[in-house]
Amino acid sequence: MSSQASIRKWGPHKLDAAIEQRLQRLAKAEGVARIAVMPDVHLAGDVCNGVVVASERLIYPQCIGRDIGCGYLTVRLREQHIDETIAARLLAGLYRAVPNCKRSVAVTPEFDIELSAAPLQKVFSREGRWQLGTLGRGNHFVELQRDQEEQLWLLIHSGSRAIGQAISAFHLRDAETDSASGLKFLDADSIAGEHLLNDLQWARQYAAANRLAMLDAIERDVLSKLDFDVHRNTMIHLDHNHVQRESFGERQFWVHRKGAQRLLTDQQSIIPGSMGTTTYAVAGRENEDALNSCSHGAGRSMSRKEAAKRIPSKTFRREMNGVWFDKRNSARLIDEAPSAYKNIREVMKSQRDLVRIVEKRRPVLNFKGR
Ligand SMILES: Nc1nc2c(ncn2[C@@H]2O[C@H](COP(=O)(O)O)[C@@H](O)[C@H]2O)c(=O)[nH]1
Ligand SMILES: [Mn+2]
Repeated sequence: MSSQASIRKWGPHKLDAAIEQRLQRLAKAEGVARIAVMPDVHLAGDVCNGVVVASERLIYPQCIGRDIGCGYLTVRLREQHIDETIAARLLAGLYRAVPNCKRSVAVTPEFDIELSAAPLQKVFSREGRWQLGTLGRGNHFVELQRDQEEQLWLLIHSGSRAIGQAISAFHLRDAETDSASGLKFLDADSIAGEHLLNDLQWARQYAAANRLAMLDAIERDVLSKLDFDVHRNTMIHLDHNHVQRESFGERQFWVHRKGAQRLLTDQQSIIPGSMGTTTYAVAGRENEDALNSCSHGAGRSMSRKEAAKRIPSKTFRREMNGVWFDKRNSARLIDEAPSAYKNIREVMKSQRDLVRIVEKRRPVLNFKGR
């Protein structure tokens, strides 16, 4: 018997009909008790991005997204000075240190758990070992930013690459279909559910190791050559696509986050706007109505296809004024233009009861690979 889950929403705008329809469908899914909609919500397949879903015992892989463990790593740098020549050297160095797809050396990380199935281990050997330390495409990025005191920060955004997607697809094949919502689920207390949870945890570890491997390579091959120091004690490292068991008073839920961050009171993280707008350093307010969550960005205001069609290159260039990036990629980056995202100031205003703003950072140099 399914019942209707409660939906709480944070956001500046009236949501469009397609988003509302997906939220209503999700609210009917068996075992889903509560839904919190973040102000960066936008369409992304069967379940929107920017949504937090609490269930009693069923795990819904589509409520996590395919890029399991995708997240942010930010760390403060001490630098000499960035002028045009240094910026060009930084970009050229990033191309060498951070491949998009595969590295020329394979790495086998040591995790405390193993993948549950031979086909996944095969994907790991074939791709995962070669992709550790790679950025991926789309809106994965490496960025240098300046805070309000002109201190420089590095921000890395990436996830679990091909192996994360393989894990998601593999377990969706075994999942049951919920008749009310059409979404796929596995019971956390079944053997298949245990395997899913194991592999999701593995993918989060892989994604975190991936970001750290990029940081190591950037420090070794790019920053140290330019006399930039990395202050590792300032590191904030948090993911936004996951499921985990969390307590709310007497109750315990499986909390799925697809593009949302869990922030407890005063816990720090960041909320980036886009490659041309402000990133906010924030501290959590542990708002239980929002399942202790906040947005993970501004969220798209238009699809990639729409953005590529509607945003003139002149607009993109104007929006990127003052930010170094590889201009040879301009045409390809139109779908990542700042105006393809919601207004981050409005998004921040509408989540004042979820996070406190600590400081603002502006983009200085953006790297989105080729
Ligand atoms: N500072 C930057 N922020 C960016 C960039 N590209 C996207 N974004 C923001 O980050 C989130 C990431 O969303 P996800 O669903 O892919 O995890 C997105 O909503 C934007 O607000 C960038 O190049 N620099
Ligand atoms: Mn992400």
